[in-house]
Amino acid sequence: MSAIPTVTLNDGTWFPELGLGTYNLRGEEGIAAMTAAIDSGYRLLDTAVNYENEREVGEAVRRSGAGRDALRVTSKIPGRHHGRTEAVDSIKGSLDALGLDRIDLQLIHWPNPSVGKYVDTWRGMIDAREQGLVRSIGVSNFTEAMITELIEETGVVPVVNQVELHPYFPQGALRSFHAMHGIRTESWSPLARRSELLTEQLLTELATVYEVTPTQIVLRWHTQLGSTPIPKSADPDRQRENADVFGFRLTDEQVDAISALERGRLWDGDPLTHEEM
Ligand SMILES: NC(=O)C1=CN([C@@H]2O[C@H](COP(=O)(O)OP(=O)(O)OC[C@H]3O[C@@H](n4cnc5c(N)ncnc54)[C@H](OP(=O)(O)O)[C@@H]3O)[C@@H](O)[C@H]2O)C=CC1
Ligand SMILES: O=C(O)C(=O)[C@@H](O)[C@H](O)C(=O)CO
Repeated sequence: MSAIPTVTLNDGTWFPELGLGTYNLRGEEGIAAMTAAIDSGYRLLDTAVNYENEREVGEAVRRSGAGRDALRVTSKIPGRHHGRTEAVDSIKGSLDALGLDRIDLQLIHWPNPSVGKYVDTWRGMIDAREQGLVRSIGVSNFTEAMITELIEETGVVPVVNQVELHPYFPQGALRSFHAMHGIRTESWSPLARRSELLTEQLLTELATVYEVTPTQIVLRWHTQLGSTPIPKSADPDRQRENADVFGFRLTDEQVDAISALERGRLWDGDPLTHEEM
């Protein structure tokens, strides 16, 4: 497997074109899964306070042979920690749990619009960046209007917006908005949580053409859209399969055909109405 390529974010830092989701990877088994991923070439680990596995992520970073500076660790501020000072305290809590002295990319996990504190939370993230607690700051599950509000209120553009994105929900309009502002798109549930997506005829046919798996076709589609997918797998073989997607290239027509599988969100994760604390 060749190395996972990187891109440069709008604050000048590097960011992998593909990473590892860690939702539900916990305990010794979780640490072993994450360490295996790093040892096979993953350089981006995606966690959150609400995954209750920051300790395991930090342990995997320490146990792996990659070295801290070769890795990018993302964490996320939960809804119950929204607010300017609360955000800084939340990040300090994450650093304690991770056992690390900085977080590479900090995100606001969900905007929780009815609470009305995401702009204050963003100000706290800017404070944390100035204090050197985090290197880069971004958001997750933010709409175009919410990001515009952050930029107008603070002048600081998020480096990343991590959103639901897979062939059933390709997020065309939001991706265009990100591109206009130099925001990197990051895809959560990039495999649609292994739903019936992976047996779609188009994907199995393309897999035959390129002599890869349907999963690899989907992940290559993400990277060609200019989004960083973070597939979760606990299994080292599937982790290697998921990261080994840079040795072939889909045509533009094939990318468009996969995007045409669009049918909607996996569950009711609309950030205008879905809120998580
Ligand atoms: N910001 C947000 O609000 C959200 C962020 N996320 C992040 O995104 C990450 C990924 O999303 P997630 O919801 O986990 O879903 P994914 O789309 O990554 O799917 C994960 C599922 O696919 C299976 N799988 C992985 N690789 C393969 C393969 N090659 N062949 C067959 N099955 C495979 C996994 O099983 P197995 O482990 O057995 O391989 C698991 O059941 C999360 O872990 C989390 O970090 C997720 C949801 C919301
Ligand atoms: O995985 C995440 O980051 C989430 O936000 C999850 O809680 C997600 O919302 C979910 O799995 C809900 O079923």
